[in-house]
Amino acid sequence: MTLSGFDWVVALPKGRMMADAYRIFERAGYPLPAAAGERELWHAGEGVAVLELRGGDVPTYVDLGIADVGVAGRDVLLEAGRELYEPVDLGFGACRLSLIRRPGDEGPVRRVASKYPRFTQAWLRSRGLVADVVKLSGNVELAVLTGLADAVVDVVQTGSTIRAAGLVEVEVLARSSARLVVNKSALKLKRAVLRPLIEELRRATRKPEG
Ligand SMILES: Nc1ncnc2c1ncn2[C@@H]1O[C@H](COP(=O)(O)OP(=O)(O)OP(=O)(O)O)[C@@H](O)[C@H]1O
Ligand SMILES: O=P(O)(O)OC[C@H]1O[C@H](OP(=O)(O)OP(=O)(O)O)[C@H](O)[C@@H]1O
Repeated sequence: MTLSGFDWVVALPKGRMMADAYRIFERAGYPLPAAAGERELWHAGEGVAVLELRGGDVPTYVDLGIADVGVAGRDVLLEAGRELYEPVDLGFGACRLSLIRRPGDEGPVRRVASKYPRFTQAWLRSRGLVADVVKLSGNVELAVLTGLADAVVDVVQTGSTIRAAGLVEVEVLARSSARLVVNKSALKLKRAVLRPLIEELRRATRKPEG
């Protein structure tokens, strides 16, 4: 495959944010080609190529310049720690990264499990706390329930997962929503394409007055 023939390349997360991402580009006047088959990894439209990725891989593709722009949750961007231009809050995918414990557990945190180990480590450091951070890949609430860790840092949206597990949200560490991210050199080299795109996405996400 070659991407050099396209005016711009966009990296989209293929999970829960995918449908909203397509919708916002469409509303901005940039309808993206949809996948023809379920296992299609990328697809081409007029002047644009769409890469379908795991959410956590979007910052990597944009930072390394394979994609010019991408859509990623702020939670993912905080974890990735890459230098990306983040010009538009797209307004969907709202959630928070929170510290979760057993009810009544108030002693010092000694071991924290998370899908967000870098973010968790940075937060601990910013508080002057020292604890082991264990990276897990999913269902992290189980880590507290089984005693693997005495706290977890995880995404909370409705709160039903932690409620069902009998756990409590002790503190909100960061708030997240979907962001447009842009490769900094692409912004200069493809200015004529990317500036209007950013402007239209801003307009499309702006809340109506009143
Ligand atoms: N309840 C939730 N659980 C997980 N992520 C959520 C939730 N609510 C909003 N989000 C946002 O959605 C993003 C995940 O969207 P994505 O489209 O990548 O889904 P995914 O494919 O399920 O994720 P992954 O690639 O990690 O499996 C998160 O990074 C977060 O910003
Ligand atoms: O507050 P809530 O609305 O319950 O949402 C939060 C839960 O949703 C996500 O899990 P998901 O079901 O996506 O599975 P995952 O652990 O594989 O990400 C996340 O990791 C939380 O466990």
